[in-house]
Amino acid sequence: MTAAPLVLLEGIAKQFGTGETAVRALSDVNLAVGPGEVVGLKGPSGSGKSTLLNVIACIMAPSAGRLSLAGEPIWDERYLVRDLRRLRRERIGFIFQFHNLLPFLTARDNVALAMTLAGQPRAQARQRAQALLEELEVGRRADAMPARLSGGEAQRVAIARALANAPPIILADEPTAALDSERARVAMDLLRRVARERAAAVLVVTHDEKIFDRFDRMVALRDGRVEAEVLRSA
Ligand SMILES: Nc1ncnc2c1ncn2[C@@H]1O[C@H](COP(=O)(O)OP(=O)(O)OP(=O)(O)O)[C@@H](O)[C@H]1O
Repeated sequence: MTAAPLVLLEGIAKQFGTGETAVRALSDVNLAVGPGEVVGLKGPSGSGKSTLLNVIACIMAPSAGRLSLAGEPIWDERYLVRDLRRLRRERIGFIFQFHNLLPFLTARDNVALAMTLAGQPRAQARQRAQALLEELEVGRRADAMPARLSGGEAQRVAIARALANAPPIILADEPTAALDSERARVAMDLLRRVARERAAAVLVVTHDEKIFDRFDRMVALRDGRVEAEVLRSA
């Protein structure tokens, strides 16, 4: 990787609890993800994948190590950034396993809400939400409520929402779990395109072997440690 990493973890550890019942969920994790890179994170249940994603998303504080996002030091024994909510809103797009769209808002308003929460005027947010939905080829479903969307459509709307504030870092937790293999590949290709076009860093937790060939690199976790990294040609 030549460009400066957007996600940089150095010696990251995370421990839950203390004493005899302590669980070391992450130990000495070093990881760098650069602009345009799509990295997969795999490992057995309990190996620390979700914990790692939560640490990067600044949802969970590490116990040790250093974390930088988009070149800015974020954690070094303590958070170095005052407004973590703002940091999450501006730097990180999070895509959940089952899309987590708000059921009482249309597809368009689900996407627009992320922008109005970040301070954009409502009319402008709705306009941009529509444009994003078009870009993800689900624009004609903009007025639909989430319950009326197919699994693939809902996941596209969730991707649009994650992109709403043009974050440099996109994190996804099992984003293809609810999709059949064809739709899973389409969703991954979309994330690859987004990473390339926006020079974003994309990190995806997945068990889904059908999409392993869609990553530039797979990182394997075991017992909270990076067990192996497999390099692929992009
Ligand atoms: N809030 C918590 N309190 C205590 N232990 C926790 C907590 N969250 C996770 N753990 C423990 O940390 C370890 C790593 O969990 P984590 O959820 O990160 O694994 P995972 O690889 O995402 O698993 P899965 O594939 O099942 O989702 C496990 O031993 C888990 O039991």
